[in-house]
Amino acid sequence: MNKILFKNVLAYFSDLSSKRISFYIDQSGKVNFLDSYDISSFEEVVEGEDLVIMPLLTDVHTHIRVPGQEEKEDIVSGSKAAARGGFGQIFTMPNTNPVVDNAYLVDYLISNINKNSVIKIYPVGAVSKNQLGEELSPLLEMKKSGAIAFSDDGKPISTNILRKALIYSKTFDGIIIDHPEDIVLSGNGVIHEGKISRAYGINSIPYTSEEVCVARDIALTRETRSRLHLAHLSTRHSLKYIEAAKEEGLNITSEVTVNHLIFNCENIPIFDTRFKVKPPFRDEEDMNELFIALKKGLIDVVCTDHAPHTLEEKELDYSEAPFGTPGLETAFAALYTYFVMKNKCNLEDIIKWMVVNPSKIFSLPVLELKNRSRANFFIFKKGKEFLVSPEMFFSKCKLSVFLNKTLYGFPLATFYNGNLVYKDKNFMKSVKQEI
Ligand SMILES: O=C1C[C@@H](C(=O)O)NC(=O)N1
Repeated sequence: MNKILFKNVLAYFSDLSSKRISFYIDQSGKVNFLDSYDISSFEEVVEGEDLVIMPLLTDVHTHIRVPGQEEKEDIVSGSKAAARGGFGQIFTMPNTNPVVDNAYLVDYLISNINKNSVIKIYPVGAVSKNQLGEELSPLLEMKKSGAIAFSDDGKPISTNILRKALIYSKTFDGIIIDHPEDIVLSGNGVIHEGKISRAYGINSIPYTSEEVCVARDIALTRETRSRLHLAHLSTRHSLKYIEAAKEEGLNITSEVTVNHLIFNCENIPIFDTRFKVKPPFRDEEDMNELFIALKKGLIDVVCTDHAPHTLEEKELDYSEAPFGTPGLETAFAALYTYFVMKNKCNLEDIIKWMVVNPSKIFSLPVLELKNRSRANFFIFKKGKEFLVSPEMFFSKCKLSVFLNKTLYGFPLATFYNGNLVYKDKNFMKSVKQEI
């Protein structure tokens, strides 16, 4: 790689400080802070008052679909999508084919990741064998092979197995992630139960489908004194339980997706399968309350729940199409556009929700700009707008909920471990992307 000078850019750090600095990246990918410089000694100079350097984001909820569903996403496409979105580390969920429910498959996944990923991907192991909710998977063996946490995501963990998993995982400091949904209450529902479902007579998913599961999960966490992370909260009712649990001192953390902070059942096109997700988009009040809960620290993490499917599947009738939508590429840009630019939060908040808190909860490294270390950061330009189009996506699934919308804050370049893993074609024109 050429020597690249970043001149007087605004850099944000994980201690939530920010300052204007100049640095260069040398041929070995290492960052060198500078007090003074001679521009002529660099092959590329990046400068601009409006350029911002951010720590790499962490996504604790992604579906990379390996093994077995590589037509939806594989390690190359998924990791490039993550790099394009400013992520340096992501978790991949085990609801694959076969389900990642043993150490052999975790090993397989990690060797595939080591060969093909441009960023760090951590496998999440299934809590129950084949995600059937009947028999506990070998959690400790999977952890020894590199599973970062355990979940039956896509489905809730059955009550008996969750109780066993909480008791067992405590012995080796494992973390259980539950997808809170009572599948009997969800039934064959496809959207939120409310005004729209009633007006159109569409099978729907009530609030209680999530709420009763959140209450159950908290009760089991209290009994076992273990740790639990709740995935993709969608209703304001769940928040009351979480607030009480946190006040009680239980070790419960939770996440909300970027999309559930922006969309609700009334601001999305009806029967557009890009917006068919589980949990469904709820009411405007839920959407607003989720954001308030995040700001108050009741919800800890913002994730994508990047859930790619094939075009053929998403073109099925609304009732038949699978739940899920991609989100890695657009997550930061959407948060920046809808919240930072509207002064509802700032970049420090995003760093808390997508860098600091995921690292604390799951004991992950923080990947950020550090003098004399390999480059880990992404850079974006304030005020630069992008019209979201399918060509912008590295994910195999290009059916973004943001297609044809204008977003700001898209990364222009992402460096992971000293490598340039994403670069906009018009940025740093003399630098070649090697990965
Ligand atoms: O929980 C989930 C699972 C995911 C998937 O497609 O795997 N899609 C969703 O919308 N929600």
